[in-house]
Amino acid sequence: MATTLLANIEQLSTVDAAGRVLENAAVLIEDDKIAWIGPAADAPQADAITDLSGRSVLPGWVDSHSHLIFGGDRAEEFVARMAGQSYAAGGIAVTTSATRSLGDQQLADLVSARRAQALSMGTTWMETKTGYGLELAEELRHAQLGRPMVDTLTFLGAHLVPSGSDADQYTELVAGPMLEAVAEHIDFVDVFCERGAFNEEQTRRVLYAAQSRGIATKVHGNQLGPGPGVKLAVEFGSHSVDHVNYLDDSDIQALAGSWERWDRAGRTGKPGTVATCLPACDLSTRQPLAPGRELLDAGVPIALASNCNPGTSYTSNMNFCVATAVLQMNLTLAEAIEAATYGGALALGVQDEVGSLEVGKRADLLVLDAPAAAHLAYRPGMNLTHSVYRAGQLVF
Ligand SMILES: N=CN[C@@H](CCC(=O)O)C(=O)O
Ligand SMILES: [Zn+2]
Repeated sequence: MATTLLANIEQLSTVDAAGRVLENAAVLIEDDKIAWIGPAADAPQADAITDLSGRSVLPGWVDSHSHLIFGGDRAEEFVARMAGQSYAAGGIAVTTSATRSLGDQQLADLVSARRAQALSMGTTWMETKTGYGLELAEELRHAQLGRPMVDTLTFLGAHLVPSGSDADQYTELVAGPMLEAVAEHIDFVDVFCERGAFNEEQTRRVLYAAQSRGIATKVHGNQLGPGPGVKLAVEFGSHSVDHVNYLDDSDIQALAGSWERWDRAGRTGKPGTVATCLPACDLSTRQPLAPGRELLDAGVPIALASNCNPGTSYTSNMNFCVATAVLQMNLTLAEAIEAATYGGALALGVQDEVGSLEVGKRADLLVLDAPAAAHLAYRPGMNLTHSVYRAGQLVF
């Protein structure tokens, strides 16, 4: 058993149930886990000591929503959007063609580089999705290739109906043979429930197929307009509904109701459906920012995620998402950090493993080159990553 003491921490954001922020703290890492947290003056002996020289420390980011398995880019579409065109789901097909043309090694190299880049910015747990394959063999290729590269893998065969296909027939393919083929590789099934993608009945069909196999679910919902996505996610007990830009009171109430029996501090009850906000995507698509403030005020846990993808959000920078949530969504710094760590972990069902700095959890830490976490929003866009630990290892 090897122990390392991270010493001389000016500010430590634990993101524990009490939201404790410690000043002049230290953390003891034993192998891949956190073994002790407390005042620097009480720190135990360790095999090695790393002096963090008055920097601040927080849990590594848990990015619960990304689409890293793609080829090409859509810069032209982005430029047209900035000139006034609106985003439509159909752009996904452009990426599907560019991705199909890549060999396995080329595609794997791209995904691996994207994962490494996110890690270098503090993302120690990352989810990604298939969804640019849209035919059985290609979705399976993406699932097999993505599996070892990320911590959580989601099957999004229901991302877009391929041109020339009948929507109901394609939905049957996704819910049947495609899901059968990818099932052993995935943790979640997701559906893009939106006008131009999958309607309520088709979404229900895919969620039901996942549920019947005991596979957890997510929904892309209420991104481009009001719709049934949020309520379907709650009805099916999905871990999260993501985007959530267009919500009415009944959507927020449905989400809040799903958390009634959850008590984090008391360690009782079952989590409900997390509302995942994707501020980088909202800016890039010029959608209204998701109502994170209203959701929190209604008692709905939220996650912040990058949604890194070539169409709507070509960034995996979680510092940027946190800064935007503070500056433009009216979250406090502590709320934004919690949403980008513990909130993401809840959205992925891994909250007992990662997402906060507590004894026994995986030692995933982000060390900021700043004395306080407030610098994330106070100095937006600055490179504040000093170092990153994942499972107790210094990885950046
Ligand atoms: N909204 C659906 N899927 C992605 C965008 C995919 C694309 O346009 O390539 C998203 O989460 O924003
Ligand atoms: Zn997405």
